[in-house]
Formats: sequence, C-alpha cells, structure tokens
Amino acid sequence: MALYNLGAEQSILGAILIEPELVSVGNQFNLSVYDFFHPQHQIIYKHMQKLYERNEKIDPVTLSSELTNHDELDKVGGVAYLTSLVTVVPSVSNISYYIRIVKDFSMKRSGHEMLATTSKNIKSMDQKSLITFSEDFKSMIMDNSNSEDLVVNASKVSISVQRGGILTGFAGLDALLGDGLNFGTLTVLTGSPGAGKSTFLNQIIANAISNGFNSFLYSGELTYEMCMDWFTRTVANPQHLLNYTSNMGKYAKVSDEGLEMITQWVDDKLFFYSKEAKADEANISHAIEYLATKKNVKLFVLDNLMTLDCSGNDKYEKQIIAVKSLKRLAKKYKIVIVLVAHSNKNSMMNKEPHVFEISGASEIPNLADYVLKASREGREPETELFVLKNRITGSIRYKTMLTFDTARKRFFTKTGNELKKDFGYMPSYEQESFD
Ligand SMILES: Nc1ncnc2c1ncn2[C@@H]1O[C@H](COP(=O)(O)OP(=O)(O)OP(=O)(O)O)[C@@H](O)[C@H]1O
Repeated sequence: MALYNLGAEQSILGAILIEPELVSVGNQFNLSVYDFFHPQHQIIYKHMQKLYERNEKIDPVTLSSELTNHDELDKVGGVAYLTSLVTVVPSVSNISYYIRIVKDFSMKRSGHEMLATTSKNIKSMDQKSLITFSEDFKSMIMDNSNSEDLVVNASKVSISVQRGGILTGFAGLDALLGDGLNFGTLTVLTGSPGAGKSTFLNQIIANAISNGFNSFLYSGELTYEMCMDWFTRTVANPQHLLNYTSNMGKYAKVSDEGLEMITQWVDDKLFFYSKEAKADEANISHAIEYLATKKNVKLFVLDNLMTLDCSGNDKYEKQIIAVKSLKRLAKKYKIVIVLVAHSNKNSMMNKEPHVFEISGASEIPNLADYVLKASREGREPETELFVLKNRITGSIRYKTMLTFDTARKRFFTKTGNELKKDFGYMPSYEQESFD
C-alpha cells in the first residue's frame, strides 16, 4: 500500500506557483520539506520557501532560475515539470485540504518506520522500553497533528458536566475547598512523619467510594494487607467491629462477615498499585491512564513522592518531571490526584506552616492546586489540618482540628457526624436494621 498521494503533493506545489502567498498556509500547518514523499517535490518546496523568505516572486520562471543556480533543475524534471504542476491543481482554495492529506501520509510513514524498527527488536524489549516506545509513538502523532488540534474552542467547553469534586467527608474543609477536591486538580499533602496523612487519605478514599467514585492507592510504605486492614477498620460499622483489650491497650478487629462484605463492596472500585511493578513515573502514569479510561477511577492517592522512582538527572529534576506528569494527567482526565510529600526538616522548627516547607523541589507547591498540611504537634489524639494553598476558591489559612478514634481508625470533628457515618458497604436490607 502506497503511503503517499502524488496528486495532493503536486496540487500544493501547483497552488503555490499560482498564488505564492499560499506558502504561509503551509507554514501555518507546519508543512515541512520531509512531509513530501517524492524527492523532487522536497527539492521544489525547499526552494519555494527560500524564495518566500527572501521576499522574491514565486512562479515557474523564478523557481527554475533558483533551481538552476543550485544545479537542481534536472533533478526535479526540468521546466516542463514545473509548468505541468500549475495545470494539475483542481482548486487553489483547497490547498489546506491537500496539506492535510500530505501531512497525514507523512505521519503514517513515520509511524510505519517506528513500528517496523520496534517489531524487529521487540523480542529483546522489556516493559519499560515498550512503554517508552508507545509514548514516543504518541508524541510523534501529536507533533504531526494540525495546528487546530492543539487548541480548543472555548465555547465547546461545558462546565456544567463535572462541577465540584471528591468530598473529603469533613464538611467545613469541603466547603472551603469548593465542594471537595475539585476534578482536574493535583493536591499535595505534606506534614511530618506520623502526623496522620495516610490515615486521613484512607478515610477520603472510603468516602469517595461511598459516594460512587472509584479510587486508587499507591502506597510506598504499606503492604496490601495493611492497606486493607486500615481501610476495612475505617469503613466497618459497629456490628462488624470486635473490640479487644491487650496490654498495649484497646484495639478493634473487623469480623469475618464484615471483611467479606467490605471486600465485595470494593470489588472493581478500589485498586492498589502492584507491588511487583517499579514505581516510576512512566509506570504510574500508565496505571493512572488505564484506570481513568477503563475503570472509571476518579481519585488517585500516591503515598508518597519520596518512594517514587522517577527519571531525570538529579533528585529535584526527577520530582518535577513526576509532578508535572501528574498535573497533566489530572487535567486531561478530570481526575483528582493527591500526592503525599514530607515536610522538610527546617519547617518542623518553624511555627507558621507555609507551602515551601514541602521537602523537595520548590516548584512542587507552584504546580499543586491545593496544598494541605497535617500536623500532630498539638494535644493527642488530635491532628491539625491546614489549607496552605487553594487555587480553586482562593481561601487559605484554614485550620481544622481532627480527632483520631483509634478503634474506628477514623478522624472526626467536633460538629461532624464522622464517627456515626455508614459508608454503605452493607447490602440495603441489612442497612435498614442498622442503628
Ligand atoms: N491524631 C492521631 N492521634 C493518634 N494516632 C494517630 C493520629 N493520626 C494518626 N495516628 C496513627 O499514627 C500512625 C501513623 O499515622 P499515618 O501513617 O497516617 O501518618 P503519616 O503522616 O502518613 O506518616 P508517614 O509520613 O510516616 O507515612 C497510624 O497508625 C495512625 O493510625
């Protein structure tokens, strides 16, 4: 199958010979010499551009003189071929359509070449190089797209489709964030070790699933079993919680019946990042794209930045690449991404919390839409939660006090109903009898 269109190539060149100003249409579409398949067309277009850049006339006579000066007239088929080009153009005003055809074939030729090389080497390629290949392939298509594919007409954007976002379940905080963490945003949650970041996020995941939003958790620190243990304890209703007392104090365990119900409830709704997979930026991005498009996942929690294995030359460059990629994915798929990043050591001495206390590259808070901070320096068992940046509503310097209930593994507020909350994992006939 021929991956070119001779008529379209000739019509572009013929149209320019008739109306030289049309070179600008080629430039508008990023038409390059190599988009032409036939070598003589490449040469002709190259010299047309040179004449255009020098503000000189373009017609069969000036062009043949330019080609003669460069000893290339014979290579293109002489004056006769140049003159014939003028006669083959069906309509000069259709030049943009001819350009689209030529660029489309050019992109397909590049794609064909990339696929041919890859298929030759595929046996020795690992998963990472295949992912890199697929990304290069996609960039090649995007680079060859028409300029108009790079922009969107604002009137086509509907804001009524997906207003608001994922509710955290803490009413005051949700109102301040603007109906929860808005879709299409990146949140950075910072705080010192043990402040309760993972616990808080665990509760947000439970709330999201309860509200019908599938969720994903990458935990660089907890095993699958620990994640499930925390999660089931957080969502379990009182009749499924068995209380024990040991010399370590009181603790609770979810009954087998409770575990079974919760496990069924999260089927195809809650996903963990595979412990087998390398947690690098390419793999994580790939997992996010897969879950956003195939499993309708809306909330992605990445705990935490320091355990991600990112590409790049130095530590900060790696982090910026990863965070930029997360930001792009959040916007592209209108999902909510929450990234945990530790506080730097200096901030722990500093009384006033601020966005630049995030450990790592200073660009991270600039990229984030929300910056939250958890702190446990006050009275036990309280965790203070601060909003340090809020691109959506602008309200910051907000602080809410969350009290931790060890048995339920839940945070609650003074005025909220969080400890009584039923996340809704029990089949409805059972819920009716639940107090
Ligand atoms: N306010 C609190 N009072 C008492 N215990 C808490 C409180 N917050 C969290 N915990 C408990 O402390 C432990 C550590 O909390 P968690 O892992 O959520 O903190 P973290 O901020 O994510 O820490 P790291 O940064 O080290 O991962 C957990 O077992 C959690 O249940």
